[in-house]
Amino acid sequence: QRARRAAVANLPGPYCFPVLGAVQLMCKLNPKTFIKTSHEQVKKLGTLQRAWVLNRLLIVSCDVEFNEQLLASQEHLVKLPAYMVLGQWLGNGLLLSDGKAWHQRRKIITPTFHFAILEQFVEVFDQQSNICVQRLQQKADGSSIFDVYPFICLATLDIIAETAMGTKVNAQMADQMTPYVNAVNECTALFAWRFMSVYAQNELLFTLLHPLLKLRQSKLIRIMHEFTTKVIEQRRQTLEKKQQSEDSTVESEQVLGKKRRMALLDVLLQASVEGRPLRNDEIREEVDTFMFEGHDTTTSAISFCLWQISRNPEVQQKMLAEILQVLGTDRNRSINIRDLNELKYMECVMKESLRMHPPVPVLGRTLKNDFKYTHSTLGDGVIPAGSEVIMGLIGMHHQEKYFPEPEVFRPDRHDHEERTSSYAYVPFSAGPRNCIGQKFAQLEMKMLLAKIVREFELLPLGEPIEMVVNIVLRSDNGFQLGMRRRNLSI
Ligand code: HEM
Repeated sequence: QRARRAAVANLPGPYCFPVLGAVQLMCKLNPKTFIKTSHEQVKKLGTLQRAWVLNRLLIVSCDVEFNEQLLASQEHLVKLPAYMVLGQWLGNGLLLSDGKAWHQRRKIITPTFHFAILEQFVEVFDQQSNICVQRLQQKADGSSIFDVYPFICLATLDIIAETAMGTKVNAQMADQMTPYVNAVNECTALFAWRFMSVYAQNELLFTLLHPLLKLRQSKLIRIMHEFTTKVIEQRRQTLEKKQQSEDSTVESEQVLGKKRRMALLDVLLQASVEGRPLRNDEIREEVDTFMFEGHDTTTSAISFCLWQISRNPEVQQKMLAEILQVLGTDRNRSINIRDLNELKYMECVMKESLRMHPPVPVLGRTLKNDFKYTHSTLGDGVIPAGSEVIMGLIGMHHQEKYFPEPEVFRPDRHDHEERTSSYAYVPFSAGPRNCIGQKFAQLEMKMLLAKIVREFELLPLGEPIEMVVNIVLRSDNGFQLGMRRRNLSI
């Protein structure tokens, strides 16, 4: 303990009581105060700090130099214990695993996001975005104030289910939530609460203090696991039938329907580790990970972006001009990946929204070995093994040094990116554990934004957003705005 204290003596930090540590700060932190309190701490003590909580050494950093070295490292890839609240659902999937298991899976999964596969997914984005636009019509009277989040949430759920599993869950069309869709939504909300609660992160304390919630959690996880297992089994059988067929083209058309799209699951079914195919439970972990990572994150990203567009009419006008120029006014023409790649101004708008409101606002690593860093002002140092490092992406994105007037929504700043360090802007993280679904997410965002902005004028109605950290960043009072249908013939 003494050696650990000495190692970080060069770093500033809040007052730490003997034995207990920085309890006064911990008591202040909750999902709603997290952003404000962290911001105040940075102002007071700087971008790199240490804090003790009991015998845990926490390093809290929104220091670009420091985070760059840690994120780029091939050695420090183990996640924080807090992530393990998701363990029962996601198992050893890509988000939570480390070591050899993570390396093997990452190698297998990387090709699933290949351009040719993404190109097919864009068809799903297109169809599901049409449904989303249809559902939004009911609100587009020019005066109603509503929260756009639930609409986007169901659209992204439909998209991720169809692309990850090759199965439609029809979340947008159903009058009632299916048990699976309901379980995904309820479980992510439950995990969000546990993630931010110091005691409920611990499985034992959670079980002892909230036995009914624990039972509910187990039931929801069982529903989700049963659903994904069934989909995987069916898909495996279909694939085996296809492989047995002599005339694969004719046969596959009969078995799978005329137009068969590859799902992320298919790539996993055909993959092998050390000469053996992946087992169903291993595949399930990855499919569940996509369902979690690819749903809440994109919902928040799109909702924040729509809210910002509604509050910045000149940005909206510029976006609309580009959309009409690239996509035209024909609602029946499907939008493809090449169209989306041409929406350059929209890219700047998305980037600016992801800068101000990164859906994953903080990341964490547990150091298994000492981490040596160099720093231009703090000098060289070592963070001892066993420390937990919390990297504030949102804190980096709001630094005046890299983003002048950081609280102003200004998409043009991404026109010519001239930042000294590209690590100052990392909404998808960076380095070996960066987001594997980045390209997927960007295309999905573009499709939904393009269709919504082309169809509706977004109006600045309702209350401002109030950022809250629930694993992903959300708004506590929703994403309130208004909509008015555009006259596209003009
Ligand atoms: C705007 C949307 C998204 C954002 C902002 C985002 C952001 C991130 C970030 C910051 C990480 C690093 C997490 C960490 O180190 O703890 C991550 C990891 C990951 N993301 Fe995303 N993500 C998005 C969408 C997606 C989508 C659509 C998918 C899948 C279809 C996906 C799959 C994953 C996976 C599997 C990992 C773990 C990668 C690994 O550890 O090797 N993400 N994401």
